[in-house]
Amino acid sequence: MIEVDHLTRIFRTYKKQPGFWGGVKGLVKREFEELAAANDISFSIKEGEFVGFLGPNGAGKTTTLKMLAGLIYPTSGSARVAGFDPTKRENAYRRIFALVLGQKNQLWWDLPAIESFLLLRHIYGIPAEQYQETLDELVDLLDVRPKLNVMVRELSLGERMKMELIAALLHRPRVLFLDEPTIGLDVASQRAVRSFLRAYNKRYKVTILLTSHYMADIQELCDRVIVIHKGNKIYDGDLNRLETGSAGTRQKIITFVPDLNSAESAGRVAFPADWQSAFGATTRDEVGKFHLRVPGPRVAEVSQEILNQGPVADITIEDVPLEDVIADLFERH
Ligand SMILES: Nc1ncnc2c1ncn2[C@@H]1O[C@H](COP(=O)(O)OP(=O)(O)OP(=O)(O)O)[C@@H](O)[C@H]1O
Repeated sequence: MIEVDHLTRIFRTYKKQPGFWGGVKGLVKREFEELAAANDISFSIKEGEFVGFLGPNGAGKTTTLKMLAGLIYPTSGSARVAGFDPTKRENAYRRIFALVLGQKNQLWWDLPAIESFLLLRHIYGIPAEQYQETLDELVDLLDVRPKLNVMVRELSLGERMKMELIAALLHRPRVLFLDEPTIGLDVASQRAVRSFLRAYNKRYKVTILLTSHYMADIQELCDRVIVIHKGNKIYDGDLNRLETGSAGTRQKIITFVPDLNSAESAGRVAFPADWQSAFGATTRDEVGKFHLRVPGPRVAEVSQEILNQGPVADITIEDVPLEDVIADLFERH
């Protein structure tokens, strides 16, 4: 459904020197800086896949999505979405995809959302019956019926985002580019948007490329992730494989708090320094908790060893957060 072939976008920006004289100098001699926001990116996505598109701020995610939506042109390389070349901006292509930018509005601020929906109905030429059926379904799935006639500027961020999603889906696109659709939403709204997207993807086999800085979005929705860093693709594959690494075992974090007040530990002069010598890679945070990263199969043995070292007030075992797995990946690149 999506074929991206060596897609590159170079931005050339004028480097203005500071101050008034800097501005005057710029009139005579301009210095430019070139930045490859997307550099030789290739991937392909099958129909119905729900793929996470990850990268730190400025990695080039939005630039890539904008190229796929035909909003900006690539410097080199090409893309095809459902057989269309996005740079041609054909109407037939506009009818089959939608781009949702969590940070931008497509709805009119001073109108109720329903008015914007009606306008979109005319823009896309959606037959009245199909429009009503789609609208009813989306409104019920997102639970926003009582808010349809409220001015968009009076909606909460979560309600507005739900309306933006409805606006994007009214014409039943086959491909959906979502750029941080849950940004700034509270936990309950994030969950609502996530479960909506999951159900929608399953029901209609819509192909979705999603960027989000919330790893919960990615973990709940995407089996596959593409990671980019400074414009370059650095990972493309199963989320699971990313989390387990090449060793194939998920790392765990054991967090424990030595019980300094217990009678048993009272006589230990080096306590808690001997904890550190026993587990070299342990880090200790500001509240005195020790954190230890170990491969999954060694968790039982290491936990036992911790308990053997001395009394423990608390101990927990968790997966390494996806944020940390990805931060490690960026560090390696
Ligand atoms: N129109 C533009 N002109 C010049 N530079 C640009 C332009 N648009 C984006 N950039 C630069 O390209 C790089 C990639 O930006 P992009 O918005 O694609 O990043 P992103 O991965 O979406 O980041 P974020 O997670 O912060 O949204 C950034 O360094 C940005 O400053």
